[in-house]
Amino acid sequence: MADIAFESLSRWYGETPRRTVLDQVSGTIRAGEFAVVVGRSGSGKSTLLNLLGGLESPSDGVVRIDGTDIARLDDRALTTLRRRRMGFVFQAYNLIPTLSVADNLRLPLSLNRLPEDGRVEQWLERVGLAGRGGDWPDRLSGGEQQRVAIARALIHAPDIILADEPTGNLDLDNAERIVALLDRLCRAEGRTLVMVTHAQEVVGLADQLLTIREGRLVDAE
Ligand SMILES: Nc1ncnc2c1ncn2[C@@H]1O[C@H](COP(=O)(O)OP(=O)(O)OP(=O)(O)O)[C@@H](O)[C@H]1O
Repeated sequence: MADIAFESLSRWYGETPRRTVLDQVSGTIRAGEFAVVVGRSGSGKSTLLNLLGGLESPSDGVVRIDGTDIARLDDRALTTLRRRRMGFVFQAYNLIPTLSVADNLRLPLSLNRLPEDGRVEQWLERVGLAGRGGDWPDRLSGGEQQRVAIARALIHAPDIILADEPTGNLDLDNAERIVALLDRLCRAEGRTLVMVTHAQEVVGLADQLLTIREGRLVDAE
């Protein structure tokens, strides 16, 4: 279970002129909550997700996980926090091309010294890819790769799931399967879920809607 709080979070690039892509954004996402981030392309959604996950450092402001300012953690503690307690689904999937699908899924388990206990097959089945563990990532369709990436993000049972358009490449059936899976993990198991999405039907499931416009959080219309 994990709470995420962010206070006056800003991210900018360059010096003169400075380009601000996230501008003093604040909020709280409670343990077990399902938050959806929406906004136009380029509005700063992925940047917010990267900051919440400690993948990027804020130019200003604070991210707290269970009350701890993650900027105060040393590299090792931050890596451990991310590896054990967070699961990321990236827009670009980031599967390792030299590892089979099953070995991609084994990676978070071995990094966290967790036993396999049939989890690889179980997760392949959960994302609709039973029996495909021996395949290579580059032989999979975009939607299949996306589902492997989702299984890899969830297999080590993280408290916090940060997902950047996890259904962007899926047909309706598979998108529904993945959203139902994420929703269940959040509701039944108390995982905190932050999802960037354009899918209107997912927005309806959210406990909290974070609408970003040109780097600022705005009230939903
Ligand atoms: N390393 C960087 N250097 C300069 N600008 C950057 C960098 N990374 C992101 N940006 C800019 O920050 C802005 C916000 O990007 P971000 O990826 O957060 O948008 P987004 O809302 O997730 O967009 P999309 O829906 O298209 O994925 C964009 O204009 C982008 O060009």
